[in-house]
Amino acid sequence: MGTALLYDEEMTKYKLLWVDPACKIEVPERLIVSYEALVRSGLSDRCISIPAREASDSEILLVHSELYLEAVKKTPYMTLEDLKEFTLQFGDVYFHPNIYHCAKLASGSALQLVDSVMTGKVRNGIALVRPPGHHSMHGAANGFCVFNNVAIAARYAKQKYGVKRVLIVDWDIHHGQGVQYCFEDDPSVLYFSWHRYEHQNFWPNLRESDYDSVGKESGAGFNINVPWNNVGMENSDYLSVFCHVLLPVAYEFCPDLVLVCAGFDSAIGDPEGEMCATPDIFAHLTHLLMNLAGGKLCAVLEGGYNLTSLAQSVCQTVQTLLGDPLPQLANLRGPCKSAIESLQCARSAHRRYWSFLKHAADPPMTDISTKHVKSAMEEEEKTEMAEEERCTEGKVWPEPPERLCPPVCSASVLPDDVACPDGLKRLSSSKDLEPLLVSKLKNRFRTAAVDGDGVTTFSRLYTLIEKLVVNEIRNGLVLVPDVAAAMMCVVQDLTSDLVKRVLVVCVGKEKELDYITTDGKVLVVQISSEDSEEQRSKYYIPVCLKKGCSDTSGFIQAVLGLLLPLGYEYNPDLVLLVRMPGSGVVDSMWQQLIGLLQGFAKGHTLVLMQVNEKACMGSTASALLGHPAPPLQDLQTPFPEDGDALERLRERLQADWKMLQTTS
Ligand SMILES: CC(O)(O)NCCCCNCCCN
Ligand SMILES: [Zn+2]
Repeated sequence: MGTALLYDEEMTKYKLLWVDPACKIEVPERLIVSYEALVRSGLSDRCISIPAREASDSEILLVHSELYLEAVKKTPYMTLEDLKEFTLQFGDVYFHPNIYHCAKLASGSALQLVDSVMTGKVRNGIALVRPPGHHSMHGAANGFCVFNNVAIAARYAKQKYGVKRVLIVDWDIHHGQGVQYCFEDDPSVLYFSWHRYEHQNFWPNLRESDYDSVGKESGAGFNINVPWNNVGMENSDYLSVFCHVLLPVAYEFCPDLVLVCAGFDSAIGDPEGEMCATPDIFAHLTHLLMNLAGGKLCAVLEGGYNLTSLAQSVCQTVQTLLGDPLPQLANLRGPCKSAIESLQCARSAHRRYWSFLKHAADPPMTDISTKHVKSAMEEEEKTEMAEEERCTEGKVWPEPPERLCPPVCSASVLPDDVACPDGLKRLSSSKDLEPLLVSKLKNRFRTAAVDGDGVTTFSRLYTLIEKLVVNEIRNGLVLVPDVAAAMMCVVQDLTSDLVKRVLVVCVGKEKELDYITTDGKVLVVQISSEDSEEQRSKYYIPVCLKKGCSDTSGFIQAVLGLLLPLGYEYNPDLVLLVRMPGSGVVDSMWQQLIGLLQGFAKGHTLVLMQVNEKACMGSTASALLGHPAPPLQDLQTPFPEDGDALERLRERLQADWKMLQTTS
């Protein structure tokens, strides 16, 4: 299934007609450069173009009052003076004779997108719209927004398709207070927003934008605010919040639909955000949401005022929606102190509502909420981040790297008598192994594992790896007689200098994992039921699940809160996913793991499985081909020991691995 793209140039046909410094950044060019970048890059041709439409009155009334709608209806007939007058009653927004029409098209586009996804016409999609929506409220326009496009879409999805749970992720750099007000008492809509806050000193300066606004009444726990109290936040800060706050809750919430308030003013260069995250971060933020709700994801444009980073960020988002390989994110050095404080506050505020956050630490000593007056230390810290360090318009950043699709997506190396799963390309060619390597293989394993066809298997395995690292093939599945032996070979014989780092993810109880480099060329994360003895090195991290890999709750927690942050920091060139026989990992979890691991190494994942486990080749192939993983249904409360052990493991490792930090 494809990716929908909604765009109508009519929505470029309104603009600010008078002088207002607060509104001058919201210009038609925002939409034009975004769409043109998609056209120029060839991405628009790969999308399924869906026409915009006007939202009807009843659809707009899902969120807004009749009084407000009737008032806005009058604006097309207003004189310039009337428009100015009318605008004065709202904050940081402007009206125009054509903005009502455009606002209906913006909301209608979001609804068209929901229809396309919910009817299965497409898997996911993006609506390039203006005016944006997330600040507008029941009876008021605000922050360049007239109708709350995403809030209307959420209500529409529930009403028309009986969607039970909607996740709204708002990565715009402003707090979508309009969305928060809409759903704060509604447990069927989980609203997550991060936003520049600076202890309530940043627009819209609301006390209720802080982390302690967790929702009300039955909606308590279903509103998550992560305030950024400093500017200059980077990729590490964003990924940490996804791994340690949003994703655990999102997986536990198990939404039927994901809506994204896709504002790109959180990207580097934006005059509003003054952040430093690069456009390719949105490739990963999108990817990390794409295995929720069976891949049903609707992104709706909100803000984004630097025309360069906006266009790049939109392209990064669309390319991921289309399933292209992800760019590697280099040198993630962990969240900054301020981000850790915000992270810790949000986690502790929600630990009573979400079992996946149950073991979150207490809030930091330095209470960062607005009550807290800026201390001399903070003032000093702010001057530390001198003007020039801050990310302003003048900031430059590298073009996002090209994300080339390999000619072959998924290859397989299988015994001749095993049928190749649909969609996979069987690799039969293999270069002859040097005799030296053959003899090494033979005398390393006296077992039959490396008899005649065993050598063939290994030579094909090495061939496959070579094709992965030169991006001829994206990922692969290999069936071997003995996975432990095969893993040793791959890890030890990886001579290719194209592979500087290999992330080995071992699922299931270990046999002998005696081969662990300490030079950092290999990072092994082992998830099993074995009560691991003391962790052997920075590069061998055993995660113990009391009830073993069949405990999906514990497993997904370990993946989100440990494996993902580690993987991002380690930044491997190859991922080796080893399924030990008898691991008991649940199929949907296995597919989720493969899906999430695609975020590393440009998707170069090599799955090693034992021949006698060929029954799960189909689901492995499906995940390797990029099909969304099935949702993890009715997750049990994680085993307390496991949750607690994971927290302690993170605390122990965070000295070596900065991305594991969740406490200041
Ligand atoms: C959709 C959105 O979230 O990007 N709207 C942002 C509104 C910002 C209002 N304040 C502007 C002050 C100018 N420096
Ligand atoms: Zn914004």
